[in-house]
Amino acid sequence: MRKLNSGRTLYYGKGDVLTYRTYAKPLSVGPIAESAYDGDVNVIFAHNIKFAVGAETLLTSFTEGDNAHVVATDSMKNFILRNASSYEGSTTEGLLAYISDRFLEKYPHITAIDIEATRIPFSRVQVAGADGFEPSKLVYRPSHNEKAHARLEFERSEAGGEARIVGHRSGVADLQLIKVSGSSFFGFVRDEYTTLPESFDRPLFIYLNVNWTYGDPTDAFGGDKYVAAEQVRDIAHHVFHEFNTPSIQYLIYRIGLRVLERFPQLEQVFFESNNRTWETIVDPEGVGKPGVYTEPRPPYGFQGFTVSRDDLAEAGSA
Ligand SMILES: O=c1[nH]c(=O)c2[nH]c(=O)[nH]c2[nH]1
Repeated sequence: MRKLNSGRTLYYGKGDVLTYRTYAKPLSVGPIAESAYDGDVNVIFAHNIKFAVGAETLLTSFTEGDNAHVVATDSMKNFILRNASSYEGSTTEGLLAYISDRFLEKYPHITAIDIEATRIPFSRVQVAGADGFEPSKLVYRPSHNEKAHARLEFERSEAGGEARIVGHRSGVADLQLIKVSGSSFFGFVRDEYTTLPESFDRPLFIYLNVNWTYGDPTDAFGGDKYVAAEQVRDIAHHVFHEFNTPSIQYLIYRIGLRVLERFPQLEQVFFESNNRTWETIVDPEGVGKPGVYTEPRPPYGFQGFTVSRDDLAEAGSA
């Protein structure tokens, strides 16, 4: 939540609002070279939502215990759950914008909203059909892989006024990928503190959060320019597969360039990565030969990096 006009930080809200909406409008997205994903039936459109509000008029609730303007966080939870039923769109960002719009309409004294959600992914199980195995239309199972994430911030300058979007980002969180061969790490600073040997072919295990912003934030709500987290995930898969990478730093830069090349409607891509590379116990005798590894010991390395449209213009192409 941003500071209020007075310069004060003031907000309150509800977290872990688990919202299992069924039969939302199906999502359909255009194809890209790196992904077979073409949309979601959205039969289970489930989210973990975090919702916070701010307003100068709430100051006395903190300083004087005056609850006259306080919408109970329990009511916020009810508001989110009940209004999720009338959302007619098919995206996480659209749902968050819809809930925020309705809340601002209902409670004119609220001047700021910070809302975020992580999609709770479910996939369809395979069942035998007339023409072989097919996805069930009725039975789903939770998926414990990466998840889509979105956050929107709204503000208005006066009670009951028009709100504007003052912050937005979409993303995919907790992507975990291991590439067994085709990654190296050498040529780094060697001095009296260096114990890490150079590696010319390491099994690289990464954790990745990818976030992106649109040139026009309303493109995130749905429509032709919507970018699905699954497509960005698949670009990450593809680029990792494609490039022999000298470091995680270089890998995330290449993924960022490709995402911006595929989606001109995006303004920038931001990465947070972790190095979770396995510890080697038995070195393989060559590429494709058996090796034995175990979980790495703490601590772990991490990187943060923004890739912008200027980077893509400079690189020429991804
Ligand atoms: O991809 C990497 N980048 C680093 O900066 C680094 N540092 C390290 O110890 N291992 C790695 N791997």
